[in-house]
Amino acid sequence: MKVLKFGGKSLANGKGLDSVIAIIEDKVKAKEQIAVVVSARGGATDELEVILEKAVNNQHYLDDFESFKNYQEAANAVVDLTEEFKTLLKIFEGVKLLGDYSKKIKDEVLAQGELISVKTVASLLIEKGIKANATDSRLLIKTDDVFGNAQPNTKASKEHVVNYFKAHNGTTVNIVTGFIGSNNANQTTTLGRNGSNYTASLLASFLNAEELQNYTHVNGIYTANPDLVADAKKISELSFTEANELANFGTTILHAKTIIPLLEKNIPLRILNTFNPNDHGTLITGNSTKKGIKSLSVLDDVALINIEGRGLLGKVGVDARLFNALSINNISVSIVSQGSSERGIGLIIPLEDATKAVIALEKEFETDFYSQDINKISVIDDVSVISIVGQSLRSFHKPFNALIKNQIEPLLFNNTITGENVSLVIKKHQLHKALNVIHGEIFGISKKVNLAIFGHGTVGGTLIEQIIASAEKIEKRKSIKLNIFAIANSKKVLLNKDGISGDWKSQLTENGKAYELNDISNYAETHHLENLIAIDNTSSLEFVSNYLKLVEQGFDLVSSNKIANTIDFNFYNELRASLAKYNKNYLYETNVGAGLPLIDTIKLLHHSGENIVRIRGVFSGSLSYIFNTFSAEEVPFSGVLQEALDKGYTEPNPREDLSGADVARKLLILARELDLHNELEDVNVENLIPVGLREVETAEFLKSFNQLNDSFKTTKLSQKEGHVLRYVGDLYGDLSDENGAKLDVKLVSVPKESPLGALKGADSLFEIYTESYGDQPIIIQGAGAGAEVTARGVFGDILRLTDKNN
Ligand SMILES: NC(=O)C1=CN([C@@H]2O[C@H](COP(=O)(O)OP(=O)(O)OC[C@H]3O[C@@H](n4cnc5c(N)ncnc54)[C@H](OP(=O)(O)O)[C@@H]3O)[C@@H](O)[C@H]2O)C=CC1
Ligand SMILES: N[C@@H](CC=O)C(=O)O
Repeated sequence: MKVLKFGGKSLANGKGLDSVIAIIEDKVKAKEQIAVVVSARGGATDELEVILEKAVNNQHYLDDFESFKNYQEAANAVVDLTEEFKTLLKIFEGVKLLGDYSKKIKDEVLAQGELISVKTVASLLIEKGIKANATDSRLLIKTDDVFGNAQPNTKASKEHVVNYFKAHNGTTVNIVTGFIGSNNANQTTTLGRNGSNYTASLLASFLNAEELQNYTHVNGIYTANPDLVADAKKISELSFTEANELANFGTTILHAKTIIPLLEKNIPLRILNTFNPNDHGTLITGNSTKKGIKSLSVLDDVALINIEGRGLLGKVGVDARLFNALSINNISVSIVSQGSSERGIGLIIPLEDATKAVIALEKEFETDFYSQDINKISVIDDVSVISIVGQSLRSFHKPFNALIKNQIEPLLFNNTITGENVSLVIKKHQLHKALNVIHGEIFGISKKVNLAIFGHGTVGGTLIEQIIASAEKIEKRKSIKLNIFAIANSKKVLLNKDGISGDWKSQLTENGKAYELNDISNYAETHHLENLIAIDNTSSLEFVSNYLKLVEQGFDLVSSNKIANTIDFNFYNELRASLAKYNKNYLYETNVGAGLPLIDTIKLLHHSGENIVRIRGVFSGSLSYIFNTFSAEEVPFSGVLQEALDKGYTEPNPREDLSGADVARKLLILARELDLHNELEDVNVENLIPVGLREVETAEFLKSFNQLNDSFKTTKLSQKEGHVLRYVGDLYGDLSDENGAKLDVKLVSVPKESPLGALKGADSLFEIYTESYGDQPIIIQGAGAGAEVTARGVFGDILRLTDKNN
């Protein structure tokens, strides 16, 4: 025999109830032997509680009662529920008159919900030609006298159940009320919340069922609540021990007491979905799974009680008094944490008991307040507990670090030695985000990194395409899901928490909205987006003023924009201090040499103590292209400049390249990497733009390239034979003195065969001279400009950050 149990949501009018009837019908047709346990239908139990409260408070309850009655009657026109409704009305009237009710009365009221349910289901089955028998479990489950939370007398109950099923089970399906029983005086009792599951498990045990199938409204047990964690995965098999851990920590479809009768008889429990009956659900058996499971469960509706005192250290019996005071008041403690200094004890208790607990503890420790051994008993009531079941401390650093990186600071944490269960107490408003952060870390499969991309021009646009094209591969290879949730230019932002992909340009045109920076962080906050990275692909000074705010709001930064590293040194330091304060990173490898690994190399050499004495080279990809082409071919300078612009090598405004400003910035960035305190004004720059074109509007400059032709032709022709023009940056001088660096940017004529002279295309070349390497510099050479290589470099920084976040 199999025992089937259906919960209230499954039994709701319409699709739910229809599915339940169809499931039972299928089993009967397949000649399966079954017994069915049902809860009260829909929200019946809660509704009856509300009506009871209204009655006791002398409030009008008849409308509520009428709507309860209409709902319960709507499922089946044939069934006669007069007796149950009559009982209810009689009790409510009495309660209203008395202005009071006992737990015994409440049990009688709630029991009617279950009785209505069995009658309805049995009648619907009979209508379908199935022999069904509405069974009142008060005749079967005998309990003690604790109304509201009665304990079954298993011996007597077993006897009743076995005898009853012998008498009534042939070809009839017994539809049994869950949740209710009766005491020796045959008065109605209830088995506490989750009691229907308990009834089903007792029945399965007494009848030696081959399986208990618990039908819910979800496909089984998940690695986390799928309503909160979109990437949660269904667990197909669990052991009873693992299920027990989950049940203790708020997985509401399981309850520890449900599992014990099954465990004793080794009866498998299968969690199934009424609305998707073909899914195999989660099977819970006595066999322990090889890998061990991991799951996140949440305790909500809890409060953190914190007791602090200087005089607690070494004092004997404080904890005993504390627990005694709580126990007298029937307050259960789920988590306890006490540091070795014994100066504070943190306890997690049910939220509803918080005030009672504080009063009880203040009373217990009254004299300790006077002696100042205790100075504070406080309660934080907006907390949640996340338990990572199956998490050993060996690898706990990963989820913990990820929480801190996401600015979620647990208030308390503790673990169990045997259960591999780590629990964290966090602020309630951070619960959703915290679950996603931890889930991504411990399951690896889908650690989500949320990207906000500012600037979608030559570099930014290419980056977006690159990310969209490789996201799937990266997820497979690195278990990292890159989710672009914002794309912005200076005027509009396109937001999508589930990830922008495909035709982002037209989406931006159609759905982009005017924005302020806070709109983006608010959006991330509202949608609990974790692992935030802001990517600056603008060339804007104005945008750089957002960096500090972004860091404060929890974003790591990646930037191709050089401005932040080249405005005044105070800002440079302030930004780094803020990054350290908020535990954030800022990567900008593309600031010098586009996609070339230059900044990383220089940092590594410098931090390892290698003395860098000079850095020299062609720092600008666009000027490299311009002078390589101009020196090698008989072409006008204006034509080559236009080509560099069209190929995306130049700055958005090419005057930045020709004026030497861009190379000057790169030199300054490298100088600052070497801890030199230089400013942009310290760079001696040879400006290649004729004076007359330096101040004109950009649009006019872009039309005036011809005016550059004559002077560059003269310079080219005035060189020595076999020489070519190169625009070089040079960082030299006494680099051990933080103010001693010399920074030059100038046009030079070099032999064609020299390393600088031999450069091709838009290649940059950096010669790094160090003490150990002597006269032979380390050379880094390669494409130093262009949308593809730069975007790829920015992409590299994003991936580096995702590694750093591990
Ligand atoms: N090209 C290359 O080889 C390399 C470039 N870089 C750097 O890459 C950066 C981008 O260059 P590139 O792609 O050519 O520039 P583009 O001019 O093509 O694109 C700039 C983008 O930034 C947006 N933008 C400007 N101001 C803001 C703002 N305040 N807030 C949000 N968005 C803004 C622009 O939008 P809107 O239309 O609204 O102004 C545009 O979408 C530059 O800093 C450059 O120095 C670095 C290394 C190499
Ligand atoms: N315009 C720049 C682009 C990269 O920084 C250059 O040419 O190097």
